[in-house]
Amino acid sequence: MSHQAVPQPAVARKSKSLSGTARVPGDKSISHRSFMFGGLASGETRITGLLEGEDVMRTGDAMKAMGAHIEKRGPEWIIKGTGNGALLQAEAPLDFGNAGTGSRLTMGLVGTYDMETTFIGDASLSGRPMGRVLDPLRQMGVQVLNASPGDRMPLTLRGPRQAAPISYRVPMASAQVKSAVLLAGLNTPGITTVIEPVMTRDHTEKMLKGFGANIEVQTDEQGVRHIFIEGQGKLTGQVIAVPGDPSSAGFPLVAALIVPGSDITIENVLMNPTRTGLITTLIEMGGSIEILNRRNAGGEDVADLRVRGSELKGVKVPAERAPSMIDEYPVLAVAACFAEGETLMQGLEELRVKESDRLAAVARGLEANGADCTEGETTLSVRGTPGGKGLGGGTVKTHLDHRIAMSFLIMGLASEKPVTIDDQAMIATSFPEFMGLMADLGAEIE
Ligand SMILES: O=C(O)C1=C[C@@H](OP(=O)(O)O)[C@@H](O)[C@H](O)C1
Ligand SMILES: C=C(OP(=O)(O)O)C(=O)O
Repeated sequence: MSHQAVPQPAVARKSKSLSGTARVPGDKSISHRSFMFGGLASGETRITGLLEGEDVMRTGDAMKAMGAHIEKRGPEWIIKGTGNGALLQAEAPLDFGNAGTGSRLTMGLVGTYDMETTFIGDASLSGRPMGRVLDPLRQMGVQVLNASPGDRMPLTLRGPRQAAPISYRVPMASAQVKSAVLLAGLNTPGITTVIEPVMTRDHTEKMLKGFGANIEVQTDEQGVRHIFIEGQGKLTGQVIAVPGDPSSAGFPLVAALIVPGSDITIENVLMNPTRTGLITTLIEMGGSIEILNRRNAGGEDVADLRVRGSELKGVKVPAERAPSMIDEYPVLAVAACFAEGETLMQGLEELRVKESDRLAAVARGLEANGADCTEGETTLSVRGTPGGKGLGGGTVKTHLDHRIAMSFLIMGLASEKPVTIDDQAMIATSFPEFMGLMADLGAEIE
């Protein structure tokens, strides 16, 4: 399986002020869904701004293996989909590499087909829980064959002749679980309902509507979302411009805040409110982040962010904010190392089941680099050192986790001593341009 090569360490050093304008690659969540829904819809889908990271390319390969035509012409990806209900059985196992989103959403997409599909991935993905997606699929009539202990990959799905629609209350805040059930509903007669007590990123709902699915969202008095999707309808190819990924933007953004005197602009960042928790938190910490040129692009809010070096102060980050900044806690923890006082992050239980146990990986990385932190079961508190005196000097274990790798390289840019990561390879899963983009802004990483 993938990613068994020799580790490639990287070192980040204290850098002079960062400056310039940057564009981060396309949003990973929207890119995965563009390939999936384009590959499924009838007719042509044209995509610009797609993230060409390894995770998304695996999703593209999976869709091709199930009958979609996907090719790149100039800056555009052009897809001819199979039509809803018409995916073909893949001849070989689908290898999703490091990607939770690609694998879990595809399990939903194909689980209800009367065919067998095998899912494999790297060591990180093979350790992540898949029961959260398999449980609702089983209720719809899907058999899970040969799963590894604890409902882990490798595993094979065998769909029923005809799936049964269900009403499913998502037990944890997870857009992947919500999406998997909705996608399973696309190939199921009748109405499949997903009840979402805590709102998570809504790209699946928005994009499926754009592709012509009969999908409706009602929010009740308690704020609980009820999402209804009618199966076996027609989906039609779309033109999609993928906005910049706010999760990737988090890295240069935090770098500019903690490296004194910096002044950078990050253009065309997705500002969907289910994704902007990091920006909210950093502004509360006193970060100078100007949100400029807010506009609507293809149904999503985007903006340019001007970010300047700032004196940060610690804050309490409420648990309710976790879904809107779930992938950004590692880099927020790094920002907190340079803030005056304590930053307390709460409601972090989902961090334990990402590419690594991110709560533990962050805490160990901070400790290795002289930062003062406390890891709780679902919390992390960090007591900062403005100026970064005494920070750095350690090597961070990245555990096949791209966000751990990038976050600690950012830490090195403002620490007294260099910060080393044991392997940079995983950065290519979500942000292949990271090293070049950071170097162009003046960051010293090698
Ligand atoms: O639906 C998506 O595109 C994603 C959902 C989140 O995962 P969970 O659903 O596990 O919270 C997030 O961490 C992941 O990077 C992308
Ligand atoms: C959690 C992440 O991705 P995934 O679940 O798709 O592997 C991430 O990108 O931080």
